[in-house]
Amino acid sequence: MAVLGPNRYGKAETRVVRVTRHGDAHRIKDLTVSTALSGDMTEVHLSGDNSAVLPTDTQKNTVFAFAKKHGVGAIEDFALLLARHFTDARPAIHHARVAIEEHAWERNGAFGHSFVRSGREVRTCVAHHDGTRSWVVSGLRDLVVLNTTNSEFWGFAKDEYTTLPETRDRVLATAVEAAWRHDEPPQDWDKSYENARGALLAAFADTYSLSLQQTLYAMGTRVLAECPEVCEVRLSLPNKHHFPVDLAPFGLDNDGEVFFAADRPYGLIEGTVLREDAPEPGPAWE
Ligand SMILES: O=c1[nH]c(=O)c2[nH]c(=O)[nH]c2[nH]1
Repeated sequence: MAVLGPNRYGKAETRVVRVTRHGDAHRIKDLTVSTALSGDMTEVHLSGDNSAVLPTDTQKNTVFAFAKKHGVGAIEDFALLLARHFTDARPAIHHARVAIEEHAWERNGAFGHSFVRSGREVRTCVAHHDGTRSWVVSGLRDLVVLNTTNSEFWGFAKDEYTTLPETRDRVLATAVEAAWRHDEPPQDWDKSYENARGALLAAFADTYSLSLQQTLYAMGTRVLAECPEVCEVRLSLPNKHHFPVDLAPFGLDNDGEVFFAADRPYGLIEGTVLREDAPEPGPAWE
């Protein structure tokens, strides 16, 4: 006999842009919001009784209505507002998960109404609420960084398939995907975000790297050192290989100046750095 296992449902990737007008000086918040609700959903799966189902269309509408009614500040605050609304409004909903990605825009010149999509990373968050407690993970993706030196990779294990030459000087590049969990919600999510981002960037730049794994640990450790409210950092770092091009056929010395930037395959280095006494994560990472 089959039984229904864990399930959730919601509207994925609602794209919402909220404009705030202060005279001629406008501001924009550009978000992708995904909601997922769970609770007493057995009957909808087993008998088709939809009475407990708040439609995904309604969830999408709520995102737009809340953007208008409450405005959009830090994405974590907006995610928590929505998660609490869905769990508080309907007894059949026991748990809400709201994930938000924020796409950055910059002013286009001195115009108050004109914007240019920024080359900055995407800021992310996931908020959970179960009717009583909340969990928030903040993060980012596509923070692309590159060091032209201070990176070596040698002394690695070798077998009959190893062809990689050891190197004492290489380009190290990655597109950082990071997420960090707070044991205490910060007073100011935006400030906490900038601190964590700054720590990731500083550690990438000033770590003399013997491997991307070592850099990953240094980056995670730096976030914990700079952000007391953070207890766990998860990092996913694609090794964006830059291979020196052999210019000898053209009678030229490369001298560490010309690289082939391969896009795939890429090494993928992933890891978690956490405080020894980090509390249990609950559903934070789900
Ligand atoms: O920093 C690195 N870590 C690895 O595990 C690895 N493997 C590889 O081929 N190049 C690298 N670089």
